[in-house]
Amino acid sequence: MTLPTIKQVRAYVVRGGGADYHDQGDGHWIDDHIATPMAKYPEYRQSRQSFGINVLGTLVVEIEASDGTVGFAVTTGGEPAAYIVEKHLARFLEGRSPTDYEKIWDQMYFGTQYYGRKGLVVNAISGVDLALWDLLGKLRQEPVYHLLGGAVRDELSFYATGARPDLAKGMGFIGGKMPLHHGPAEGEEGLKKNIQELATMRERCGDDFWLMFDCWMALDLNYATRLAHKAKEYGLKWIEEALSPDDYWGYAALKKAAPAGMLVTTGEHEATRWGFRMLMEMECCDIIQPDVGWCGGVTELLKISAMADSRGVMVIPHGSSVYSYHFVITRHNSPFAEFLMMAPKADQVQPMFHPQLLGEPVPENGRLKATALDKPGFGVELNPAVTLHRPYTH
Ligand SMILES: C[C@H](O)[C@H](O)CC(=O)C(=O)O
Ligand SMILES: [Mg+2]
Repeated sequence: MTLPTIKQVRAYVVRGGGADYHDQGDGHWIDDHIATPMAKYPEYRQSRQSFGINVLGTLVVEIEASDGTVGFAVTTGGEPAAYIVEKHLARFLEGRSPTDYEKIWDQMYFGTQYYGRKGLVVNAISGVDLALWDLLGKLRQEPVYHLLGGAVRDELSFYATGARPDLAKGMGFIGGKMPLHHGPAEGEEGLKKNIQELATMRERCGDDFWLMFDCWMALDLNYATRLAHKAKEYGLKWIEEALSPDDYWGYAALKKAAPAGMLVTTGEHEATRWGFRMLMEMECCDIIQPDVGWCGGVTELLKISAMADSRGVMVIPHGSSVYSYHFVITRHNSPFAEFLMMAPKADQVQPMFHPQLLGEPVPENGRLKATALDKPGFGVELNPAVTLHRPYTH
């Protein structure tokens, strides 16, 4: 069957939440004194927005086929990523068949390798790749998860990330991942406060509910090891992204030093098969957490996931909304998914990429049926109420 070819690739920028989920208003739990690598500077300790965590905004990629069908995707990347998509990546798609995603990915990656490889450029590549899969699904009138091999279970189950695991438990989630609030610069007092927060949540949630700490790259090996051992008493299930993503040696040491039974997780700021190969070959962690919109898109995630499967490593994508759901439902080594609680007080379920997508599915009672994904492509539309800005053309 011959599909229409790709006519045009367009890149837009949107502000306010959505795929740049750190771009929230005042008083949101996600910007309330969370430990970061910048917290050693007192002036950047209280708010992540103060050092620019939301500086990029959302990148929207649209790919229009010659029959007028449009696939799209959102990721973090904003204006600089829009430039890369319009001025550099578009050439590898226009006039081609959307079925050629392997060759297109290869050309996008190696065509930008001299200034790319990770970070913003791979976010841009991921956005294009996801828009391509959305287009392919729409042209074939199939959900992306069918194109990835079909569901291996009937439903997804979710843990929640947010400041209120106790409320998440009441909403049916299988666990709650809390932001760590105090880093090494806040000394022993901060460490005690971290453990006290965990103890309080353990008390409220009972023994069987999963509790995890998200450390957002803020710690050093010594602090992370001490935190893990003190948290053992309160049944911490995993310690996430404790160190810099570049410190593969530190992660390998942390995995060895962590208490028996506590998992070490990382990878949300890692990219491509080569980055994840390093994490796995160096035995840095028990779970890898690629963000589908940052790691290279679905085309690359399939390779990362196959590598992880062969090593008995779980793949639990970071955030990623529908891009994660369509992937996780198809993989045996992705037994559950993350749901980021984007309500400002983490007290209700709100679509993860709100307000940018229409039809974005959300868990009910901590679960989502595979059939909820049964729409062409990723099954969502761009919300026409959000203002798109196209800063560059080609
Ligand atoms: C809560 C974390 O600091 C971050 O905002 C989100 C994250 O790392 C995760 O969902 O994982
Ligand atoms: Mg995280």
